[in-house]
Amino acid sequence: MRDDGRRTVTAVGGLTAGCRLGDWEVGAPIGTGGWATVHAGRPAGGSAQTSGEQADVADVALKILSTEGLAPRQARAVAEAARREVELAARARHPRLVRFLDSFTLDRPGDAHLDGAIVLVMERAAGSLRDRLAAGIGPSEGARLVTEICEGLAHLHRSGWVHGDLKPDNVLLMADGSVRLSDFGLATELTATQGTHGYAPPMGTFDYLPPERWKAPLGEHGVRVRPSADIWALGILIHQVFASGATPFPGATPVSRAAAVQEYAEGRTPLRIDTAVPPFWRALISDCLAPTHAARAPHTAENLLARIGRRPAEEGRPQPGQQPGPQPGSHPAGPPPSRPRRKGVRIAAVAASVCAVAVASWAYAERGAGPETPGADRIRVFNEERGCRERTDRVPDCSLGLAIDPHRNYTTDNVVPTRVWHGDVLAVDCRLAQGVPIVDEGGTWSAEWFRIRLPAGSRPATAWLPAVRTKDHPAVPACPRPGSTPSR
Ligand SMILES: Nc1ncnc2c1ncn2[C@@H]1O[C@H](COP(=O)(O)OP(=O)(O)OP(=O)(O)O)[C@@H](O)[C@H]1O
Repeated sequence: MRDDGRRTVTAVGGLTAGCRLGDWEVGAPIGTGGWATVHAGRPAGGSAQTSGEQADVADVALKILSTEGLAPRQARAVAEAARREVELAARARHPRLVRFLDSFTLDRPGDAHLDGAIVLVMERAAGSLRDRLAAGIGPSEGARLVTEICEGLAHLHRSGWVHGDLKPDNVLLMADGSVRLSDFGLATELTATQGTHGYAPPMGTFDYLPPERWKAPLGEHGVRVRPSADIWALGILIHQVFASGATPFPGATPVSRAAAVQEYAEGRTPLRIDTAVPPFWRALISDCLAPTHAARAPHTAENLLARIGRRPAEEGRPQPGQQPGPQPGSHPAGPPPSRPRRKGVRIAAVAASVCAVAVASWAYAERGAGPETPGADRIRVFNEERGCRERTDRVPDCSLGLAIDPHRNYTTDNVVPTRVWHGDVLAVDCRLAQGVPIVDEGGTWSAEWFRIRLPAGSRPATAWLPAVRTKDHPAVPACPRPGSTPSR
């Protein structure tokens, strides 16, 4: 037995079709996620050799979570995610949740990829909601899918769990079209004492995180998570179902869409629901996307399910002769809704802070204003987002913030009004080795910051560029700790 308590088995053969993992024969690969690869599988030697849970399932999916090349902390996070999946599956069984059949840890010295890998065995789906979105889903089919998603979510919440990563990739569709919620690696159990919230690792998928999550403090047990976070994700997902995959928040990248979420949550922009979404669903989406936890809390999965059950029979179907056009809650003059990338990105909370910086759009920094500053070296801004690197029009979505204080969280309330863009050359006068650590959108991590001299007349006169926002290494002196000497 391994110390995670799962059964240890010896894999037979390499991980190719036909090889054996525990009681299961490996089939063709199905897909790869951020943590795992998933293969088709079936009971080794036919279902007659399996028993109990496994006996009636001929087609399974084998989700293999390898810990190869991971730092011990990351490996522990993977093991913890697997433990959560198994625990939730065992305790909150329901026809709308994917059914788990087996789990075990591989013991395979000599095969770095498989040794220590965790294998989760579950019923196999035919695909996911993500696969269906682009082609467009009709109103009645959309209503059925949303109903079944709500059924699964209502059951999870009743059982005291928050899913934590609800998105189209994690809504599996069986061969008969029925829904199974899956991927419980970020699921959180509500605390026994209060039952209102739980604590989760600071991870999630940008496009589905509620506004409050970006500023949630990271405590010893993780970030606080409440069922209303799933309701926000549900609102995005319902919008996608009825708008061919588009989310209501504009932006070319997950980071810029997250910035649009903040703009909306802070009351600077309205919610823009695609005109293709039928009226009943528009109202439901607005409630799910209420900007605060408090405003969202009354809209529980249970209540939403009841509302869906009571909707008028024809609701949501375009009336004959109806022209597409502005409807309540829609703002056609605004930027088009955006279609997220196929695969979501999981980024730690500190990156969320980076993202939040892009929210405000202020005065443009003068390109090249810095180098003329006497006594300063030069540093060029680098934006990890390729889409922004290719643009030269200095759109607000591609702007980056300079921090006021590199020892405070890198969020909108801690950036100067001057924005910078990829390629800007700034005047730098010193380097701080240890500020708040920042992770950029590509996963690069650094606690280093550079002090930037802003153009003459700026207030404050200096600000801080995180080292992850440049590829330069200027030979500048070490900065005094901010506050110890005047910096402006
Ligand atoms: N039971 C299943 N049946 C069929 N396909 C599945 C099943 N479970 C997962 N998949 C598919 O396998 C792929 C990867 O799975 P999954 O998203 O669960 O991995 P992950 O690493 O946890 O992903 P993420 O990065 O979203 O957390 C996805 O395309 C998903 O649709």
